[in-house]
Amino acid sequence: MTYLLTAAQMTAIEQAAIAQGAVTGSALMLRAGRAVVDAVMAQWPELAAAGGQPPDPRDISTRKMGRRALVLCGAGNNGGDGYVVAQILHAAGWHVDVLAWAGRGAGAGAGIGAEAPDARAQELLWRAMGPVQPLDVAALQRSAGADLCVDAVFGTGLSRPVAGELAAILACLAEMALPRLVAVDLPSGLSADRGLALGQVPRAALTVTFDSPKLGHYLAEGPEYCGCLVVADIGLAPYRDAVLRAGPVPAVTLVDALPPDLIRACAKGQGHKYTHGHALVLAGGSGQGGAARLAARAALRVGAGAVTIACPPDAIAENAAQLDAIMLREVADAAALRAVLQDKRITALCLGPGFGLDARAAAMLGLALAATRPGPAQESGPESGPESGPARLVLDADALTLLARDKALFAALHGQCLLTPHDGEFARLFPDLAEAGLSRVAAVRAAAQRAGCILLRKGPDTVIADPLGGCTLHGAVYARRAPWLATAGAGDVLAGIITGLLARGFAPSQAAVTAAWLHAESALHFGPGLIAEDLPEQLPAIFRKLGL
Ligand SMILES: NC(=O)C1=CN([C@@H]2O[C@H](COP(=O)(O)OP(=O)(O)OC[C@H]3O[C@@H](n4cnc5c(N)ncnc54)[C@H](O)[C@@H]3O)[C@@H](O)[C@H]2O)[C@@H](O)CC1
Ligand SMILES: [K+]
Repeated sequence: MTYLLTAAQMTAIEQAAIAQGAVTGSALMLRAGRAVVDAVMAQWPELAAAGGQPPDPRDISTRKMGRRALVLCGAGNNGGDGYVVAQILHAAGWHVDVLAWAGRGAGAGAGIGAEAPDARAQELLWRAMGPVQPLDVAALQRSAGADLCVDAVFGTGLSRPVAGELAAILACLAEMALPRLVAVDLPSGLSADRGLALGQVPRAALTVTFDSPKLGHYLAEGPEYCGCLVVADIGLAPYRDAVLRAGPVPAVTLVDALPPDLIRACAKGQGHKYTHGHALVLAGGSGQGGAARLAARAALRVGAGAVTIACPPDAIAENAAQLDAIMLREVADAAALRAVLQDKRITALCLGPGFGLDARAAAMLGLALAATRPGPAQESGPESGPESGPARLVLDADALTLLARDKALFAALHGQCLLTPHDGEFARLFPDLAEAGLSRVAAVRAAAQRAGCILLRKGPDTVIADPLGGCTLHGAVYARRAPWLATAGAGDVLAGIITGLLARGFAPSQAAVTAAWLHAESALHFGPGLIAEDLPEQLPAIFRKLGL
């Protein structure tokens, strides 16, 4: 399992290892610096051929002989990692220029840049090999042309927006657009917890982080600035789980691969069609049926035993002309829906795609919420499977707008529901949380708690949270970058996949995680030119690839 850590969690893990006498901060810094150099050489093997004897960095005549590195060090431990990198490259025969931000000691004349003790120790070791020049815009501009630039100005310790001369330095570095810029831990200026640029952030070609990725590598703008992301093991794994278990909220996990238990759950056992659940997708009026049909097709492809579209009388002809395996039923209003839901074989509902926003739609949403509310004896909670409880309810698109408009409808949400807002819908539903300056993770957690059900906030950084704080992130970024997913109807397909999995008996959190992964996987499998109709059609091949 991959965790996405906050800066505080990372520090706590490091402190736990140090407190147990397993390692020193200095040793961790050496491992971190070594990991950066190893990742650089793996990324750009041509640089590994530099070799040769360590040159005298004070001797300008040696500069043209080998590879040149420019190392930019901040005053904290991120800078300390930079000094370690400088030493290793120097020992490997590189000419290394070190520019250091002097922190509080700036202008003091002593020329000592680092404030953190371990970083300062590494700075002094470097000083036995070469000089440290003050980091300023002019020095940075003079140093253009190095084979490699190491950004070790800020890592997880960045605590506020970058201002003043440092902001100018980072802006200058960003403008230089160096082709081989490696960020130590994080591109400087990127917030570790939120993935937001706290100033102008230099875009790295490679970011090397330690132990586990941080939230900022996956959230918001983070991936844009990190380039390739390498996560280096620095020996902290044995301390990680205990620290995270002791935390006030569960750590966020990354869904980069579908976990084995969910792959197994995707397999179909023996049985007749209703053994695998019956999904009911509620559609809107004539001419509005496309979104519901996309959702229904996805629910069927993901393995629901039966899928029915329920639509008003005026949309029957349109839907009938377009459906074969998917069944069709006329449902004029809330009373008709009540009658349909007497059928206990219906195990999941999808309500929202193309549904409409009129009084009929609101009444049907109210009915669906009431009809799926578990009685006290059936209260199963969002983590459990369906057993014989009431149907699960996926609320998407228009249903979310209706919920945002009507407090009574929102108050009727319960643990059988699953909400799938995109950013705009999220802001309509939870305006205070969207504007509170919270991280995406904190906002979705708070929203799930308020709604009392699982909430999946869609995007390249899809965050799924349950009311108890459990949280997973699916990033359609890095190797799973899927820009073609930004296409009309893709969200309807996601709602349909979730509905199909719920109909099959997946617990809501499992359905959300599995669907987010299958959805992106479908886009990756199809590739360029993808439109929403293509997404469900990729599922058979993906299931085969998973060994089902
Ligand atoms: N936590 C760990 O387990 C490890 C951490 N290591 C390194 O240590 C780093 C964290 O070190 P630190 O906590 O010292 O933090 P940083 O080195 O990231 O930054 C801290 C320094 O930046 C200053 N600062 C913060 N925000 C600023 C702003 N907006 N403008 C100007 N100055 C600002 C602080 O006053 C402090 O001097 C990691 O990113 C990583 O590179 C590694 O050495 C290995 C292990
Ligand atoms: K950095």
